[in-house]
Amino acid sequence: MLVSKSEETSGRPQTPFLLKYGRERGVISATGHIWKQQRRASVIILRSLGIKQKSMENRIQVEAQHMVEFLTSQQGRALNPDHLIMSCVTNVISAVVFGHRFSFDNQILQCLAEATKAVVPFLSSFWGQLYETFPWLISLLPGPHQKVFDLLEYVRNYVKKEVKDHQASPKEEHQDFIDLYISQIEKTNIDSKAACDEANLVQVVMDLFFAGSDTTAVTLLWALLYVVKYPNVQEKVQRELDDVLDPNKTIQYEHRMELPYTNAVIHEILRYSSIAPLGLPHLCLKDTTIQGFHLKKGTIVICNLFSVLHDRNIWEAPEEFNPSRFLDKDGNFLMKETLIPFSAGHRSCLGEQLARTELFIFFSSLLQHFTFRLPEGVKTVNLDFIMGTTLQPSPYQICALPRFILHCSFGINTFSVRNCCVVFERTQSTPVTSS
Ligand code: HEM
Repeated sequence: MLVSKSEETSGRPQTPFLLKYGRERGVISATGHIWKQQRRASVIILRSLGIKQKSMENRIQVEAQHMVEFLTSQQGRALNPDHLIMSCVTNVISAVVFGHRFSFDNQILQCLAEATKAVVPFLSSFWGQLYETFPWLISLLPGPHQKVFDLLEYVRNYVKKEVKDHQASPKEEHQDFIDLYISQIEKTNIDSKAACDEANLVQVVMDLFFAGSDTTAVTLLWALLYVVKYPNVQEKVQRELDDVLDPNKTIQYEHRMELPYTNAVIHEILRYSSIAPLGLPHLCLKDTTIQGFHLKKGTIVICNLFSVLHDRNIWEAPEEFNPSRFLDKDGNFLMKETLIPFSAGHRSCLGEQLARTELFIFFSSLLQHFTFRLPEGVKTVNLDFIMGTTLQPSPYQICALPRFILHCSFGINTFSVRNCCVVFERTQSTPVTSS
């Protein structure tokens, strides 16, 4: 349906909250002509940012470096990685759209991350549902929804300020999303129906924050839990990274071609976690028929992506975490078109490429530098999810052990980081007696 009836079901229902959030502009919540224009403009801009000096990839590499530095400074102490990961992925979007990142303790970064953490789950929360049913009444009442609305306005005002700053000091070389969109507005003929204007720019930037940070952060949070739950997977990824990558060189997205097992693990994480189980609601723009059922124009369609990603007819033992399903018999990576965590068709995820690059670079950088373990005294990995717009893991603590510390703890202190890992692996089967 997502593909064969893509055009007919490409609308979005204009619910009270989506109207309040999107004001019929931007990409996520818009419908019809505006959505088409904004989606097209955004795709072109993101593509050009990706191609131009691989600038999006560079932004992710810089952020991965900050993440590694922060974790190294923690020296293996137990921590909840939620805050760090959310800050890093929010910074990637900031760098792509504003052209700069924030330091981890910056107040604006904290507010942007807090807003996403509040707005995304609000859609499926009790107060969110109350607001969808009685918008006028609920907007007058006190309650947690007021905080969500305040954060939404905070983000809108901050984005407006960034747009004004960009307009006030135009750069020779367009470097970020806002620069490129502004140049698009300038090219737009006022009489044409192209809807590139300031109001849409503000909304599209908000869409990239709200759709792009929580989703990627939650996937990475699951990734860390899975490698702790399945230490053999963690070791195998580390061995592959050690064999293929030069530890002194920055990890690039291109490296995935030489890292089939790591790539397979990331794809299994996307399948197994199914973080956006129901995607976003679609709306029928005209009468149509799906599998013999007649749907009238205006019908809301919700696609169960989780059921596709866990379908027994598609995946062998879908309840098992098994990266090998993405490898052929010779160990080469095998893409499966039924893997649709980003949905499919005209409304599929706009940030898929950015998300894939982030997941690969962050995940590989983390496992190259650290071994993840449960804190002392914690015996089990809790894989229960919190139901919501995205499926979140329950808050957890984890230890990121710098791989050279593992080495030192075995009493050998003259090897490089890479060699340390080899020593550590040996000690798991045979005790080390000499270096
Ligand atoms: C692991 C990470 C991500 C996952 C699993 C994911 C998944 C999804 C899903 C399932 C949808 C709904 C598609 C539909 O309506 O059928 C969606 C929409 C969207 N995503 Fe993502 N996403 C991710 C990351 C990102 C990133 C990094 C960005 C941008 C920076 C982004 C931007 C968007 C936008 C703008 C939409 C709305 C598209 C439209 O309405 O036309 N996403 N995403």
